[in-house]
Amino acid sequence: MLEVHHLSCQAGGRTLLDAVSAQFDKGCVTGLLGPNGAGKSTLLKVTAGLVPACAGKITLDGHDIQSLTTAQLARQLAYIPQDNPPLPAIPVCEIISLGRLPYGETGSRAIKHYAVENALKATGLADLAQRRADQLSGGEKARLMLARALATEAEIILADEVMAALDPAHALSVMQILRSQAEAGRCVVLVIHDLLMATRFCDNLVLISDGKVQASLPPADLTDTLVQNVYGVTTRKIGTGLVPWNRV
Ligand SMILES: Nc1ncnc2c1ncn2[C@@H]1O[C@H](COP(=O)(O)OP(=O)(O)OP(=O)(O)O)[C@@H](O)[C@H]1O
Repeated sequence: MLEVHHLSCQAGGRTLLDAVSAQFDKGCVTGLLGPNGAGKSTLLKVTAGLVPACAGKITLDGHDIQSLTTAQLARQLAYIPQDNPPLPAIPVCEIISLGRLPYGETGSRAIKHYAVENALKATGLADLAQRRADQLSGGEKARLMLARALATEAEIILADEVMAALDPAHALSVMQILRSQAEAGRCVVLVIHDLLMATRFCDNLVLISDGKVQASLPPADLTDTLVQNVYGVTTRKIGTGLVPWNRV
């Protein structure tokens, strides 16, 4: 289990996270919801060790992750950033094989690793394996970043708005991939703005605004009132999910 305990983060004289505590269970997809600027990406970056916290700690199965070396952490935790970094003019399969670096696997050995082949297939990129990464579309790049994360076989996947650039079919298939990772026992934490996808497919939701956790609950317990308080919008129900309907 991944837990953050009273995490605080400040930058530029502002408080970005204010004593945030949350639990992210293995075997579950947790959706991080909240308005723009709420602190969701900051929480993922601090959890991934990319941005320092000014207070609090992060534990994995009860152990402070600061006790892990960088390589150990990279084998335990895969982070997918919100903004795709500029990609070099090298084949897609080589980018995915970078997911094997934490194990010291490089070159053709890494490219031939079953985890790289599985990641190519799972993300629907097998046909693009030899395509130059810098020539991919936005949605293809997003799937490439997911594939690189899958190639690490990390127990924890932190994904920041991976579905933002995806068409509906690919968004659904990425959600299925993340769900199957959770069903394989992994811990998936997903920043997501799509309320319907979040309420349909996540096991737990953590609502954040103003750098604070406002609620942590299963999607079935998410009420219209709570969504109004956090986003300032009313909702309608579609099946088991909620969709934003009108501004309050
Ligand atoms: N390095 C920084 N220095 C100062 N302020 C920052 C810094 N990084 C982020 N912020 C601010 O912290 C707040 C939280 O940012 P964050 O990226 O975590 O929000 P978010 O919830 O992921 O938003 P979005 O949904 O728009 O992606 C924002 O107001 C942002 O402008």
